[in-house]
Amino acid sequence: MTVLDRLRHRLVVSCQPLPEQPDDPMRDSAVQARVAAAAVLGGAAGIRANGPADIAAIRAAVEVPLIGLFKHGTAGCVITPTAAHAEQVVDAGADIVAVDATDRPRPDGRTFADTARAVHGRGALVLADVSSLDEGLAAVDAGADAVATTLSGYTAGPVPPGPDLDLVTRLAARLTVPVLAEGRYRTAAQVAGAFRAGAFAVVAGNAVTSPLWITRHLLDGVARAGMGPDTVDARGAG
Ligand SMILES: CC(=O)N[C@H](C=O)[C@@H](O)[C@H](O)[C@H](O)COP(=O)(O)O
Repeated sequence: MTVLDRLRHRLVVSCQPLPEQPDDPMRDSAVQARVAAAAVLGGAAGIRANGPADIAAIRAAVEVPLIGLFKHGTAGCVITPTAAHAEQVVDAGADIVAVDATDRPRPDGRTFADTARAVHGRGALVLADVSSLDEGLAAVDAGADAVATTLSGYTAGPVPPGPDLDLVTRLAARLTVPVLAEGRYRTAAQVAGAFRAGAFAVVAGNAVTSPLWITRHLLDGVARAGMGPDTVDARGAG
């Protein structure tokens, strides 16, 4: 069975500390390796991880297919923006390299196709992270082995609360390569919805792997329900 076949109709768990939280205590490769091992025990068929150190630690801890990326910078084309970043991801042990395939400029002025060639040259596969149908179609022409909806909602304007199931549907209708649903999958209903929309696999991140994000999300929901600490105090409850 190929690496991609092993992900068919399965859940991939993205093990990454929160990028906007430099002091996230989960920012530790040994911790991420444990989180990945727990996710695999829970049924994840693959792991997605950022940076050579985390990728190497996770590679040593689990045997499932590993999607690696290398985030560089904080704005624009961040996910594995150059061939040099991609080569480090493969060398750290990733089977598949996730690469930004939006049309935003890359720090070295080269193209997605250049990175795809470098990844294939090292014997790994390329997952194109896109935000639109057109980017997905262009990425496949440029050599992508699979396409993920990872960047939908992150290239302009406010980030929407839920996943982009419509983009999954449109990509799956047009592409013959696997389409991975990724980005803000938080519930079983959303994951099931992505499979129904034609997803080959679904990637879930913070809702599984980040106690910091899960705690904030839970408390935001309590506040939205009008029962945050201030409201409860004002009611004189408890
Ligand atoms: C936009 C971007 O840079 N996404 C990144 C891609 O690798 C990660 O920061 C996310 O954790 C991952 O996509 C899954 O995240 P969630 O399931 O929590 O949305």
